[in-house]
Amino acid sequence: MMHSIPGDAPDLAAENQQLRARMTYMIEQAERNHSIMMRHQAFDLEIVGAGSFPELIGSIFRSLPAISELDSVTLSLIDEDADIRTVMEKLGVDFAAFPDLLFVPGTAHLGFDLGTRHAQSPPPKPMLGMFDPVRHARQFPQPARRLQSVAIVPLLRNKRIIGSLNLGSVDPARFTPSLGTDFIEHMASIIAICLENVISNEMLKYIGLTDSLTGVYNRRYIDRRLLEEIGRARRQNYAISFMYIDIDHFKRVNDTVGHQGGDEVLREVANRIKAELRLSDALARFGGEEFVVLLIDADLDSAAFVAERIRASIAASMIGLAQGVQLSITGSIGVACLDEAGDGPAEAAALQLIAHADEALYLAKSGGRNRVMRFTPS
Ligand SMILES: Nc1nc2c(ncn2[C@@H]2O[C@H](COP(=O)(O)OP(=O)(O)OP(=O)(O)O)[C@@H](O)[C@H]2O)c(=O)[nH]1
Repeated sequence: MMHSIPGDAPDLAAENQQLRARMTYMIEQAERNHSIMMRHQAFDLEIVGAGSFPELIGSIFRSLPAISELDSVTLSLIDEDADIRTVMEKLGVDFAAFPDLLFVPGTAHLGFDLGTRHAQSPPPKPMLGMFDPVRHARQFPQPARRLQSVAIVPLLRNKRIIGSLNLGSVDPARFTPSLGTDFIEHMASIIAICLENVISNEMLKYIGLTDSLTGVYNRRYIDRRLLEEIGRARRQNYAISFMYIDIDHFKRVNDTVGHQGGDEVLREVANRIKAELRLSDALARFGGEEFVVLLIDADLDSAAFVAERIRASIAASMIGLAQGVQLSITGSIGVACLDEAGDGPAEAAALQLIAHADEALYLAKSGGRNRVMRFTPS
């Protein structure tokens, strides 16, 4: 039998309804948090799996604003001597595609209040608060319209600051100084690990493709690039040319000024060659005193013209060495052009192009050195 207590029933019903509403709200919140967590987990997996610097940066700028409902996301990276930027550019990263990637020369440019820091100082904490167009101009050079609150989160690797992740929202209550920062610190720590990882991988890639003495590319790079360029030249129907440059009587140089002096000559010759080339051309040292140049969209005539400029520049003025000696240097150059639109394997075409330039170089040497010779099929 049911006992009804008149008067209490409406209270109970109201309480019940209140509890139900609260429950629904909590379930909704839990579902929302779960979905945020899942999106962040997917984001973590995406950035951990990024295979290159542009892939990682692209993922951060594409996915983070969406999953975290942010209106501005930028990244400041410390790049003291512009090494990161230079290497990435050499590896073909197009920075124009990442206007929100900012390079700064040092920690002081990140905007954290670092005071007098020493090795034991705790790492700086994220700075949360109202957006100030003047104070935050460096972090948000192109802020979203009506940006209201921001979080400047340090990117730390082993307590070392490598940059900052800069988050902005049009919601003034999104980032307030009283807000807990565990979540964004966690996110920043994963981003920092991924960044350090791809940057060192790209640096290794770069070191593996360059010649440590002169800083120009090495044979591995040219072998790889030549195959790519032969494919492209055939598809787009333009000519590519190849140049073999060999310093004359280099053995004598080493014998007179020593190996170190010889190394200085190699560096200077590399610089002189580089100065005559276009950005799209690739210069490499093939070992010893031999350099090669791959010229894109250049027929035999234009390649021979550039070769003549290089020859003249090497011979033009004496090279001054650290030991105070001045040396007169000349070089011999062989030039060849890729046979028009062949369709055999690119590997065979590459080997043939190199061999033809080498043959032309031999003619230049046997013809008296300090000259340019072209390969012409006999
Ligand atoms: N300093 C220096 N010398 C090198 C390096 N690699 C190779 N060599 C030297 O380059 C010289 C190459 O000499 P050769 O190939 O005989 O030719 P060359 O004396 O230049 O004479 P031609 O090419 O016939 O004009 C050798 O003495 C090598 O020891 C290097 O990395 N640094």
